[in-house]
Amino acid sequence: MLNEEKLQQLALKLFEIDAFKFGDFKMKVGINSPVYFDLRVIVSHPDVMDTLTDLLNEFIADKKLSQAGGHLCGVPYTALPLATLVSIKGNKPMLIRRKEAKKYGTKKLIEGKFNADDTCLIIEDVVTSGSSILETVEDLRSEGLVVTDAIVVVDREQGGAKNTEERGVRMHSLYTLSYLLKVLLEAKRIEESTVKAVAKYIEACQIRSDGSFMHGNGTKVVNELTRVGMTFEARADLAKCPLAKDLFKLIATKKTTLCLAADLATSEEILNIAEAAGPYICILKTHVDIVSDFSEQFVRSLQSLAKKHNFLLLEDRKFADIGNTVAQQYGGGLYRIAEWADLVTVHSLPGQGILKGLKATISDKPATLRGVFLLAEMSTQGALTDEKYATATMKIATEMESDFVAGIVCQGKDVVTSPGLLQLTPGVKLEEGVDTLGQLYDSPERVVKERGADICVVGRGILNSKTPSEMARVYRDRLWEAYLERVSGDKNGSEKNG
Ligand SMILES: O=c1ccn([C@@H]2O[C@H](COP(=O)(O)O)[C@@H](O)[C@H]2O)c(=O)[nH]1
Repeated sequence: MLNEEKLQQLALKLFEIDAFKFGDFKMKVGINSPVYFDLRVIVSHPDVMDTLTDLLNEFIADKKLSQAGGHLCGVPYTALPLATLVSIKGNKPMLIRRKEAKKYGTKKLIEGKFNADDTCLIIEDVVTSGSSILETVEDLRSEGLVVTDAIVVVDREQGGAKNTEERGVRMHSLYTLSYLLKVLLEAKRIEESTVKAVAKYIEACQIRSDGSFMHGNGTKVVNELTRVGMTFEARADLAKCPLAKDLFKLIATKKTTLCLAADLATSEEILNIAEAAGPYICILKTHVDIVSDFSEQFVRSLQSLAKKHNFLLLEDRKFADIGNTVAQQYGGGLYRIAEWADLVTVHSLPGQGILKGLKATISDKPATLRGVFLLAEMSTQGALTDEKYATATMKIATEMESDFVAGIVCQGKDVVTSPGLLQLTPGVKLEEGVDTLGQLYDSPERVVKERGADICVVGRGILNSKTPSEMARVYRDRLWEAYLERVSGDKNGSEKNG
C-alpha cells in the first residue's frame, strides 16, 4: 500500500511549487479551464523529483506492473526525466520514443534495446483525454511491443481513463484531480467554492477519444474561477504572495478598492490627506522623490496613519534597472524604501533579475512582509507596452518569485489571468478624458467592470477636489458598487464569465 501521508505531502508540495494552479486558463483544445497543470516545473525541484520517483516505483510494485524483462517508456517530453529516474531507481530498462522518426541513419521511432513481444509500461505526467498516451502506444505497438498499462501522475478525470481503456490500455493514476482537491481543501489551501467550481467544470467537460467534447447533461462549460467573477475573499486563498493574501482580506473587510495617489510636494500635505482619506482607502501610493522635506519622522507618521486607518503603503518607484542596482535603490539611499513601503512598483523590462535583486534586499528580514506590483501596461497615450509585453510580464509574475508578486499594473481585463494576483489600474476619474500630458482617464464603473481593475488608483480626481475626504468616499462607494455588480454578474456590468 502506498504511504498516504507521503502522497498528501507531495500533493501540497506540487501546489506550492505551482505544478498546478487554479484560475482561468486557455487550454490548447480551445476552451478555458479552472485548473492548470504544468509538471515541467518539477525538474527544478530535485527533492520533488526524488519523492515522486519513489512513489511511482512503489505504485508500480503495488499494481504488480513490474513484469520481468518489461520496459518503461515516458511519453515525450515532460515524462522523459521522470521515466529516466523511475528506470534508474527501479532498475527497469527504458525505451525512448522519438516524436518524429530520424531522417537519417537508422530512422528508428523507438530507441533502446528490445525484442518483439517484449512488454512496455507507459509513464505519463498529466492526462486529459489520453491522446498523448495513445500516440506513444501506437508507435510502440508498431515496433511489435506489447503495451497494456500506463502509469500517470495526475488524471484530470476528463475521459482519459475511458479513452485509453477502449484501446486496450489500463490507466493507473497516482493522483486524480478529485483527490488533489480533497487534500488541498483539508489542508485549508483552497476554499470549498474552488472545489465545487472545478468539480462542476470537470463533470461538464468530458473529452471523447476523437477529441470532441461531451458536455455532461448538455450543460454549457462555464469556468467559475475567472478572476473577475470571483470575490476577494475567495481569491485570498489563491494568492501565492502572503502580502497579497493580507491585502485581499483588507479589501474584503474594509470594503474598499481605492488606492489614493498622494502626489503632493510636502510631508504635511501627504499626512493631511492620509488622515482625511484614510478611512476610505486600501492603499496610499507615494512618489517620495516628489516630497521636498522627506524625513524619517514623515515616514514614521505615515506608518502610524496606515496602522490607524488600516491601509498599506505603496511607493510607486517603478524600479527598472539591473538586479544589483535596484537592490541598492530599494534598501539604501535617502529614502530606504524597503524599510517602510509595504509594496513597490517594478518594471518587468529587465526580466526576472529585477525581482531577485529586490528580494535579496529584504531576505535578512523574513518577518517583514513585502510585495511588488509589476508594470505590464501604462495608462498614457502612445505607451509602448503592447500585448506581447503584457503577456511576458504575467509569465514572470506567475513563474518567478510568485511569493513576492502581489499583482500587476495594467489597463486591460485580459492581462491578469491568475485570480491570486491583483490588478492595479491607474487612469481613473469621474469624468473620462485625457490630461494635457497624455494621461488617459476612464470612469470607475468602466475601469472595474470592463477593464477588470481590482484596485483603482485615483490621484488628481481626489487631490484637486475642494473636499478630498468626501471625494474619496464617493470614489470608494462607486468602485465598490461596480465590484459587487461585477461579481454578481449584473447585466449592466460585463459578463460574469466573459
Ligand atoms: O501607468 C501608470 C502607472 C502609474 N501611474 C501613477 O498613478 C497616478 C495617477 O494619478 P492621477 O492624478 O490620477 O492621474 C500617478 O501617481 C502616476 O504616477 C499612472 O498614472 N499610470
